[in-house]
Amino acid sequence: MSQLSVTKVHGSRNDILVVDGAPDDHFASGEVARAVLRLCDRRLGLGADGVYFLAVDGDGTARAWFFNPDGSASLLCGNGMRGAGRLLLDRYATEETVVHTGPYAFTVRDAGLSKHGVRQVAVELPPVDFTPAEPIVAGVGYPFVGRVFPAFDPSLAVTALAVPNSHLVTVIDTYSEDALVTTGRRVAGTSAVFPIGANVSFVLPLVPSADEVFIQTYERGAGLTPSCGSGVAASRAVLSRLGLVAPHQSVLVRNPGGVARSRLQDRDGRWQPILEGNATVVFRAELDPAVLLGEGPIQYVGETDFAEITAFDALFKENLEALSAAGVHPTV
Ligand SMILES: N[C@@H](CCC[C@H](N)C(=O)O)C(=O)O
Repeated sequence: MSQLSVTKVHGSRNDILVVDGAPDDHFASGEVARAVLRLCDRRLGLGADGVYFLAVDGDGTARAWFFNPDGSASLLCGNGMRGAGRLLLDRYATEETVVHTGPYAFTVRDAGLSKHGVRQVAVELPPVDFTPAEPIVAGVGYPFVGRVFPAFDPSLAVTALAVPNSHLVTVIDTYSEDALVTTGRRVAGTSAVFPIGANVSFVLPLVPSADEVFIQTYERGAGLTPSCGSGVAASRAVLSRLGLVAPHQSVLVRNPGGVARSRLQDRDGRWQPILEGNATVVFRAELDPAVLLGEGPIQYVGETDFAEITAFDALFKENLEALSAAGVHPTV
């Protein structure tokens, strides 16, 4: 086995480890989940909310495989795609690249620097799907939009959609982190009703026009994270599906971990979300993949990018102040 090159990136403080190469370049198929668990371990490992394996192709595009910190696979991590895409843009010194996962293509574009000097990228997702082939809620008809569904919560209207990973989105008028955690755990623990699991997002409009919102997601396979990029895209689509915001309108999204923007563009009559936000490099490390299959602490040689971390701090603080002024006090 060759050394593992890992770059820790974050999108709105959703920490993702991007590993050079395909999973089977480094691990036997039965070993991948164990390696991911160990990499994401915040005490013994490198610490993250997920792992993207990224294999570059000769033509400047790449293939990617995402794993949650519990070792389960998903079709997308929106924030991780920001980071992985940014690494590709840098590697090829280009302004646009395409990353494939299974049958899906994600176009990543350079979006310059924020006023804080934080690197931004925009990810174009596949069109959203309100009638997913794999049911997110079992035994119901699709589209499943704005429905009060007791197995989810007896008092909240919920919408199911794939972007292409599975999401359940609720627009609320008062935010309660406890209620989100309870609902997220209920979904995770009720596989007879939610057979493939789902990321659960609560969306709180911060202005009457709903083009500035707070979103918090209880992620499948990860729990509460500072931000979920695919949750942002899914929530953005739900805001338009419920008629609250016009599709082309850019919505400012405040997550506990930072800010992003999202809008919907038309693709053959379907909505294609654009997710734009920071893609920050935290550190680069090299390690022996064999240590990931053992028990002890993980040794690695690494280099931290303090300039990028510091630039993001200013943006982060400004966002927390805005949330606090709006009466939202997230704990992650
Ligand atoms: N953090 C992510 C979502 C990661 C995958 C998700 N938990 C799932 O299982 O679908 C994001 O930024 O989208």
